[in-house]
Amino acid sequence: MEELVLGVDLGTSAVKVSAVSRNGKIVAQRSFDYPLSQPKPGFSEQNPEDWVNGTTVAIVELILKDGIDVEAIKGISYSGQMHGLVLLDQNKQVLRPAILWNDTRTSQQTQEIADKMGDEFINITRNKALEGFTLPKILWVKENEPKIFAAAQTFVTPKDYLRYRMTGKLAMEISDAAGTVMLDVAKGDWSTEIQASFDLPASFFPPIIQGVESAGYISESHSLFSGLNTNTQVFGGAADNAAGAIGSAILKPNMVWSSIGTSGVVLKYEDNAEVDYHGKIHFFNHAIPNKYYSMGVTLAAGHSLNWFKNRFAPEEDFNDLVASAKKSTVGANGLLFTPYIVGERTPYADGDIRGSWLGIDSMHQRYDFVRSVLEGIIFSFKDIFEIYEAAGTHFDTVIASGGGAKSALWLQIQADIFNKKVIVLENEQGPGMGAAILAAVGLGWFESVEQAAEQFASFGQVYEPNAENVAKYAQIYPIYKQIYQQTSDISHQLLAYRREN
Ligand SMILES: Nc1ncnc2c1ncn2[C@@H]1O[C@H](COP(=O)(O)OP(=O)(O)O)[C@@H](O)[C@H]1O
Ligand SMILES: O=C(CO)[C@@H](O)[C@H](O)COP(=O)(O)O
Repeated sequence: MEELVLGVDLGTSAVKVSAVSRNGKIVAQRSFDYPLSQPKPGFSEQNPEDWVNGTTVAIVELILKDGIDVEAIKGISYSGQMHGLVLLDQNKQVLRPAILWNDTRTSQQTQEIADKMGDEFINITRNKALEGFTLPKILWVKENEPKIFAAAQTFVTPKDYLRYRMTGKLAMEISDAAGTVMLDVAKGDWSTEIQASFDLPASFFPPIIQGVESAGYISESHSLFSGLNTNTQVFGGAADNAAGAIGSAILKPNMVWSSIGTSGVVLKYEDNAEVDYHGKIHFFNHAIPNKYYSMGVTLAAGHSLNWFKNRFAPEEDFNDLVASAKKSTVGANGLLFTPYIVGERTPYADGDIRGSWLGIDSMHQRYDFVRSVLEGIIFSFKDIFEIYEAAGTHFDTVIASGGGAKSALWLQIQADIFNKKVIVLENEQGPGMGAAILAAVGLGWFESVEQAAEQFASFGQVYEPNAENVAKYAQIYPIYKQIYQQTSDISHQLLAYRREN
């Protein structure tokens, strides 16, 4: 019997569970979708019970439909959508729907945090308090739903809630704890200054565990539902971007990860906590013990393309639509798109900015619009590269990941806009593979996360920059860069109008 681990990737639109062998081969995979609720502009919520049910169904299918032997499953670990707030009462019952990472209702609370703590906040948490992070969400509930807040005894992030329901043991894994912006990142523990500033008792904060640390075993009750054995060991896991970087073997500071999922991420591995980006990009504890990572986030990356398709080409095949951009030119015949359709994080920490097209000409075809969307997303990644370059970092290798890495055209656009070689993974699995690696290391199958990642990840095709295209993008990108400064005021006025009417 071949021994296996399960990597549970708890995403925003679905949970994907992968059964992975000791040599890093995916033996079987099942996923289950769940809904997102957007009851008001800027609100984004999910029912934590959907995560538990979806994961259980996926595991049951692995066992019943794929014939995975429960005896073979030695360990389980997780990758989770970050920053979401799950509030629990004294009996660890969920008090309200989870408020997710892409919920932007908390602009007022982010300002309150900045006013109260100023630079001290950034020095401790190494991040600005942005709308998507967890502390502003806690303050929003405190101010807007005081009865619910009064009943709240503790909180967790999404995958930590799922792990609690599978083990009966409550804990917060460190890379997700960092994303709450209540952690003293350099110390790797909850910040007592933040607890005091926002009047949150120490008892509100769950114990912190490491990504490869044992979090217990499958509980009797979960075993009854899923069929898993109670001797299956469960490990901490990681925030999805930390897990994705591990699954893509981003383990050296000269490598950079470019991931196009619903959101877009440009991520760098950091050996220590000495570097200071002054909150311009996120800086978090890694799921690799005593390591860190930094990243910039484009809130609507794949989401911008999906939005375009759903609104303007609902009947068309996704691949055909993306491929149609080849009919356009480098620079989309002078059409520029900014992907701020749900607000932005990096480099503009601005929940109220919205997207735009500039240069629309009656000659433009739909394929020019498609190309402008693909390019605008990568220009926004280039903005993040510029922050790294300003801090003195120069990368030679870009590892491309996420659903966007399925498109050869989009990969070439990345190589040409970044002017760097872009490499894809042979078996692109991103976060789920990272989760499986953490379980494999926790079980002692490997000495370190680094060793396991090198064994599990293998690199595939390389996209080299094309000099002619690089020169053209070098002309267009400086024009793109002016759009935010020159039009943000108009964009804010339009959003204010929408809110009032
Ligand atoms: N064939 C494709 N070509 C280009 N982009 C794609 C393709 N398939 C999916 N995508 C993009 O990938 C995104 C989903 O990526 P994924 O990594 O699965 O995201 P998430 O984990 O956030 O759900 C979609 O938003 C879509 O825009
Ligand atoms: O908010 C962040 C990172 O800070 C997001 O990356 C979420 O962690 C989930 O993103 P998807 O994987 O669903 O795109």
